[in-house]
Amino acid sequence: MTGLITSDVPAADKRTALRAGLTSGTIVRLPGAFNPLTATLIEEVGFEGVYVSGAVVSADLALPDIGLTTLSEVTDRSRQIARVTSLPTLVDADTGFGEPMNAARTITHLEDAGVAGCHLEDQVNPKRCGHLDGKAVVPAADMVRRLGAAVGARRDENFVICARTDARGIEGLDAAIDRAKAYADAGADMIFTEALADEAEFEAFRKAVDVPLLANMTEFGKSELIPARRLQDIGYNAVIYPVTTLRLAMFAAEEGLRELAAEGTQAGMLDRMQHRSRLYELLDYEGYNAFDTSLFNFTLEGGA
Ligand SMILES: C[C@](O)(C(=O)O)[C@H](CC(=O)O)C(=O)O
Ligand SMILES: [Mg+2]
Repeated sequence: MTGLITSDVPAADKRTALRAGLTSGTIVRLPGAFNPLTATLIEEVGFEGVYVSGAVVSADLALPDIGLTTLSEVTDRSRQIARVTSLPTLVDADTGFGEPMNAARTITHLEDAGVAGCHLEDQVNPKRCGHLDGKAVVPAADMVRRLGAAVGARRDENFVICARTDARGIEGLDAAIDRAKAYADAGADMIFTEALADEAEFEAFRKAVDVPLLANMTEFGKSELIPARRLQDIGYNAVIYPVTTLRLAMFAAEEGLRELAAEGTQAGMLDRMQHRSRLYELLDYEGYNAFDTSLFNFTLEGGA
């Protein structure tokens, strides 16, 4: 029954795979999964990783992304998602949920949840969406302490700790680059360059910093939407599409609900729905049937 219920790939192997991807020269693409089922789809379509977005975990609970969610909520969702996929899962750990010691605890919880890595950002608590105005960052030295605590708490050296700087929109590009260098020196394995404006800024970052870099291609934000191939050519190592699947699903759900309310039937929209058979394929119904057969269809050898 391997591969049913959960992936049979151990967390340690997923972490190794993520690390290998980050130095492979091929960009690691991580769409956000708004639920575990979406993670199975992300894997089947052929992406290299799954992202758990703080904005999506919040929105899923009908909350704005302003630091209301707790470590327990994020960890539980991350565990549910990570266990169903053989791909590495990268988690948005916001500011680490408090002081440096909280950031340390965050790492241990996420390691135990079987995820491959997470990012911590240099915003103040309570944090804001990185693509909105009005956010603030802590002094670089505070973030270095936050990171130091996180790195020191890691028990699997392959667990990826990514440092996100939100400084571009507040202190400018040069300050963001300086922070990135300090965060790399503090032990960050990768830098998340939040809310850069255009290709030129991504290029400038790549030239200045020599650790793996992650791009955030979120829609309707401050960054130009740059294709994965172009980001790879610039030298970026990973890209997240954090809210894409939720936006697609919610758009379709709203359209369908309005039509259902207006028409009194969903008969006219069946061709815009995932078919029952496709859902069953994703859930591997057949595999579960086979499991039942092997359990109940045995013979008693040599029995009377
Ligand atoms: C990446 C992000 O932190 C997230 O929570 O997914 C968000 C994405 C978004 O709000 O579009 C962010 O960029 O702050
Ligand atoms: Mg976030």
